[in-house]
Amino acid sequence: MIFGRFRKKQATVTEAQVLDALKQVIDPDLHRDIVSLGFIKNLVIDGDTVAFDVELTTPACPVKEQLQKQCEEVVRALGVTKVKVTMTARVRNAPGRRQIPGVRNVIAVTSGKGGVGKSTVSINLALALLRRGARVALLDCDIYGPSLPDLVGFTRPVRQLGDGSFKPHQVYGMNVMSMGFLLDGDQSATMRGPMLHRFVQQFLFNVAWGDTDYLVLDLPPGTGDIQLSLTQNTPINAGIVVTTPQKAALLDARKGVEMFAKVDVPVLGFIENMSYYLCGKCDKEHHLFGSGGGQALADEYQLPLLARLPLDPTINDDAGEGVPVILRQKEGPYLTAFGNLAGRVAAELGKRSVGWAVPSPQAFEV
Ligand SMILES: Nc1ncnc2c1ncn2[C@@H]1O[C@H](COP(=O)(O)OP(=O)(O)OP(=O)(O)O)[C@@H](O)[C@H]1O
Repeated sequence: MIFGRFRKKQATVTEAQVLDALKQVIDPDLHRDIVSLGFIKNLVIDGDTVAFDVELTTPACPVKEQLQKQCEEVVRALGVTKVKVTMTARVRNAPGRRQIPGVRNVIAVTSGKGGVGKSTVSINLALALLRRGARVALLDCDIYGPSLPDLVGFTRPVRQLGDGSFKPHQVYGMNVMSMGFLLDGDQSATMRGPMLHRFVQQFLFNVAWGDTDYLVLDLPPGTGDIQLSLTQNTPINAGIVVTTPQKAALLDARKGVEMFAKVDVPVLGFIENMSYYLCGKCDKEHHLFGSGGGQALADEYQLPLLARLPLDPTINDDAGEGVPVILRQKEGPYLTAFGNLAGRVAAELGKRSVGWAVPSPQAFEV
């Protein structure tokens, strides 16, 4: 009698019926159904309750809620009253070059031209991915003018652990590392190309990054030998090129794409920063530096224009020093643009990762 209480209730549907119904749910990025993509895990049918996990390729999936709702609907249509869908994610490792322990995806941000907002984009993109539920880290690779210390508001040196690796700083929930946390100004000024290369390599492979879905690399400005050797020897699986609408920036952005092409780094797309100013009075976009350049560039290379980011005069507010702009704002075009950008980047990487191996937990021990 007692055992009877623990017995599973009579199932109202079969596993095959549930999976068949779920085949109607198509991932809009991958254009395939979520069953054949292998996303359905831990399916349990108990009486009138059906529970399962949907394991996506990224926790930052922009259509997570939409997919969850569709899963619930198609299973309910079978006459099931209680449907429990748990959305999970396992980011897969990009195959190829030597992996950084613990890191599944490396996104490199370049600009060609200096001062176009590459570092601002890098940190806000990293934070936007974090907000969408991913584990994120950020490395400022600029040895001559590291900007991360200013962006986070401190220069405290990082600690070295017993095994010689560096322990990154934890800021706003993500691991961050910069040459500025290690070198004083004089040291960096005397560093030459090969030395710099060794340094960056050490940072990448000798940092206790921990379990990281996305490592964002803020590359040094320019597309010379230093940048080339850095990208060549680093396991980057997506490059992003930041530009502004000015002609000179657009020309240099081309060099950014060509640099990535030389070292076989797939380019995810362009970001046009300082694209327009959204006037609070007339609610119209004003194109202070010209318009359409980013889109024309994207068309030329047949790559997506991932985002057009507005000019935001509050970015350099003294009051906000050390606090990246998307953490300071509750709403606004900049925040929305970064939310969308993070979703797009995660979706693109997720799309490419179908078929990549899901890493074993041991792969993340650092
Ligand atoms: N969308 C924006 N609106 C207003 N100011 C911006 C915007 N993006 C960046 N800035 C400002 O422009 C300046 C340059 O930005 P940032 O340091 O991010 O550029 P960078 O390309 O990384 O520069 P560097 O060549 O020094 O590495 C900074 O003062 C930054 O606050």
